[in-house]
Amino acid sequence: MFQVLAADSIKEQGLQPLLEWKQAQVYSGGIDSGLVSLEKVDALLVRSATKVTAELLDSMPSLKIVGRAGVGVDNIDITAATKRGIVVVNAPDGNTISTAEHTFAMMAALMRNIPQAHANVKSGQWNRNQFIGNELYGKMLGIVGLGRIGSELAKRAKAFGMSVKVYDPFLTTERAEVLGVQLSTFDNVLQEADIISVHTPLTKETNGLLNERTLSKTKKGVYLLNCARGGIIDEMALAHFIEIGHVAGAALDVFKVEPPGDHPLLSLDSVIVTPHLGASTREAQLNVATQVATEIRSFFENKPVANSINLPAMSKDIYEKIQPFHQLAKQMGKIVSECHNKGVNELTATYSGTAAELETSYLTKALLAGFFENRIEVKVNEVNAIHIAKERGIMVGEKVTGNSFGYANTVTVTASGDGEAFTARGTYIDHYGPRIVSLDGFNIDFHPSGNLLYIQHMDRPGVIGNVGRILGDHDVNIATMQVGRKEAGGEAIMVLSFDKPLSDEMLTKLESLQDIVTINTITLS
Ligand SMILES: NC(=O)c1ccc[n+]([C@@H]2O[C@H](COP(=O)([O-])OP(=O)(O)OC[C@H]3O[C@@H](n4cnc5c(N)ncnc54)[C@H](O)[C@@H]3O)[C@@H](O)[C@H]2O)c1
Ligand SMILES: O=C(O)[C@H](O)COP(=O)(O)O
Repeated sequence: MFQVLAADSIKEQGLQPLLEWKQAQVYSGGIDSGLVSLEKVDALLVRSATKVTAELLDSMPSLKIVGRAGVGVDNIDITAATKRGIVVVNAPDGNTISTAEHTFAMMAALMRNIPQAHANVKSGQWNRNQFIGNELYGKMLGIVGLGRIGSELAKRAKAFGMSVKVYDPFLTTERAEVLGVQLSTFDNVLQEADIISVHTPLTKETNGLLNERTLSKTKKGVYLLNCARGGIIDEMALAHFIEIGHVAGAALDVFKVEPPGDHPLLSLDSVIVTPHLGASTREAQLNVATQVATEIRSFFENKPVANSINLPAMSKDIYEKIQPFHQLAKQMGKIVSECHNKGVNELTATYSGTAAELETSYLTKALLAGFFENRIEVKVNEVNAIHIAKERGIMVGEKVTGNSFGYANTVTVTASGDGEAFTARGTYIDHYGPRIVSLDGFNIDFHPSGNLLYIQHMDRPGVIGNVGRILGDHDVNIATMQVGRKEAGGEAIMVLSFDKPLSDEMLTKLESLQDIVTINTITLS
């Protein structure tokens, strides 16, 4: 049973995909609620309030997935999660409309002094002349960052007769044309806009994007909005530009530190604020909670997740095509690791045929996960595989070849180190399954599953018989047996499979047989 902790008051109705699933036990409560031991939690759902730090992740050894019921993942230490092999998913579009509407509402409220006028009337006054506002109609809105929310805001602004200028270095002119907005330089937006609204993520490039220097380029009397992330507009610079009368007012839903406490901006009459409410609608909360709950359930059911931050996203179609090769690659990683039980500093995966047409980087990560499984303590998966390989000084290479060795596809893995190398090749045959067709240069053909024994021996009469006799004497049933050799009388290999693992005693007896070089056990699922 998977233990799921849904923190930050995530809407319970949206958790339905997990609540109705018999394999999940869902607890709704904060990290410190004590409802479930953090050590046992398999999945954690958060909004922006819970800070998912490296320390918190360290206190949750069973954690496999973090779901952010919203867009911004700046409250989650993605690097630490990735290192630990924890998948992070978000709900990127469930709150777009709500946040665009909130931004629009803030813009209208700012231009018409609605919060100030409201407070005035509630305090028993009726100062109509104090609250003369400005129309939105005919004004130019400058949007910085035209992603999901920026685009929705642009549509609404145009419907109100505003003109829209956009700065977004990653937006193509074609996309701007489709959206009916004018793409411009940052300086041009600063110089011409009557109102500027920021809708970028908070990155090292956008942190303080509107600062003393850039604010000085804006029109006198400009209005500013930030319903994206605190810090995109430098708060001290904004306060200064309002105090000197250059900026006419600002609407802020977000702050660098939340809650902002005793902040200079809060004492300015022309600054209107909300407590990070952009996504706080019934609709958005239902959307984002349902999206992440569905993703978490898919993850535990081994189905593709669509919105992972640290795993490649995959459609159902692609997932169905890649799944057999994913399993094959993982098994091959394990086979190579066990057969070549030595130090490795380079791993190369070569794909051909139909395997080469797939997302091979995903297959290589699966291969690494299999390779490391019995080598290191840390749980390795597709999320942290590359990181772990780098950390362990293993160079990972990926190639594509036109040579399929007569098969429709092949996955070939070569592990090398200390002047030695080992190569395994596998294929996936439709309606038949995975096969390993070559090990260390020996042609062979076996199904990679169950309890396997890889025996290197000399090709001498009686070796195979002796192995069979010892196993028979101990009542061990051989399920399958494959042999391969390069030339008569030279080196040879055997791959045997059993219904259950062999005991250490059995292995010692087999190892002591004449002409046996090495024996390695491989356990595959
Ligand atoms: N207030 C809230 O409650 C709330 C709710 C949802 C989202 N958000 C925040 O709103 C912001 C936008 O969300 P979104 O879903 O539209 O994201 P998005 O990824 O769809 O859009 C972001 C846009 O910013 C652009 N961008 C990136 N770097 C830029 C730069 N240096 N200069 C200019 N443009 C740049 C990108 O090209 C992209 O088009 C995010 O910060 C998100 O966390 C806030
Ligand atoms: O990034 C987001 O989705 C918003 O900032 C919403 O945050 P919240 O889920 O804490 O309201």
